[in-house]
Amino acid sequence: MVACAFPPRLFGGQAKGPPVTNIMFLKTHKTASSTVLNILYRFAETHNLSVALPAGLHVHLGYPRLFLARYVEGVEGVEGVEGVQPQHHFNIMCNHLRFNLPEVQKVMPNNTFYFSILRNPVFQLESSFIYYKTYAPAFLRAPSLDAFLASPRTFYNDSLLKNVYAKNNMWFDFGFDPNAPREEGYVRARIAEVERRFQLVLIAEHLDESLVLLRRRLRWALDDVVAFRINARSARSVTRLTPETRERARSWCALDWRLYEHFNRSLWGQLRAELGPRQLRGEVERLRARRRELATLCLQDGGAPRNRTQIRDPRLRPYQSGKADILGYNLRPGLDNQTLRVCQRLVMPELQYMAHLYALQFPEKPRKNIPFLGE
Ligand SMILES: Nc1ncnc2c1ncn2[C@@H]1O[C@H](COP(=O)(O)OS(=O)(=O)O)[C@@H](OP(=O)(O)O)[C@H]1O
Repeated sequence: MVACAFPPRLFGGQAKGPPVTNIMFLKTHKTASSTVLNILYRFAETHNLSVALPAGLHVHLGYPRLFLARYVEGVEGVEGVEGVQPQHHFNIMCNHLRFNLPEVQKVMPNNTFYFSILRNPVFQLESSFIYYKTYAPAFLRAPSLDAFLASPRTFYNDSLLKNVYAKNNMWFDFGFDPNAPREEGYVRARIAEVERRFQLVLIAEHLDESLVLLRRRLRWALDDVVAFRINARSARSVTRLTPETRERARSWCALDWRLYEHFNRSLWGQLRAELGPRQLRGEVERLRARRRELATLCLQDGGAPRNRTQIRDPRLRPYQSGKADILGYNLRPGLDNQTLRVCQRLVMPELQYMAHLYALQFPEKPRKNIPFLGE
């Protein structure tokens, strides 16, 4: 008998209670958030859960404007009628948006689990600089990140909305002012606000440890949180930063730095309190072993990520932006249908997966158009 590649690992070894299915993930920018989104999309599809997807042909939920409920497909029309609230009928919300709690609460149930992700602001900014090089005016005019950080005020105009990627972008995503002075009382109050609302904040540098904790909190199966790295750049589009540039980035994005430092400490505090070092090592190793197993099963060339010209199936080619060379995967040829289905979803780029879920959820609506697929 051939062993099944996807044995039912339903919720084994987890705390008691049903899996959590009402979830809001604040998808911050350039923080490994597309890898987390892939986890959420797969869970939603497998369990037939509804996702609060961007309305019409949009690909995010109104970003960089503050989120409004009417940006979600299926809630427009209800809003604005006095005394009538949009129905609480979405299980999962995870597309890019600028956080605005009262509006999120209009479309998500009261018992929603809120979580997000942060990355070291130095590397987050370096990634943003390349990815938004041709989009954010502050980056467009700067010859390099070194030059930008040596004299940011030469390039950065805080009244241009497209510059949100250029300063304290994660702070902005949480709904706060990225240009606010770093005044201690203000910073602490905002961090406390995040702490009150978000049950968990993952850290990109420790994603596997973060996912171990996420899985416990959500009471999910191991396979539910196993993911490949999505939206990574090729090594040649990553810039090595000098110690001086790193220091300048920390100071330019001081609000992000405070947020990151706080939640990095808090993640490790929670891990220590809930698992202890041996158990954590064991769980991280189990996650990595399963990822290796799935990479061997699904991916060609031992799982090496490929650039867009090397990816044979156009539906698996990731969106490209700025000066970034965004990588994806080729699947092993000859996979049986069940395996192919699972493997495709593990490597499906964000836009394609969103369009796929949209078509499933709203079959009567015109399909979301992914223009670069037709190139
Ligand atoms: N598993 C894991 N661990 C650590 N880092 C990871 C992981 N998955 C993705 N990444 C890195 O996250 C960057 C992409 O972030 P996002 O997906 O949030 O970008 S986006 O805002 O949705 O465009 C991108 O960073 P850069 O390569 O520096 O650009 C990815 O490499």
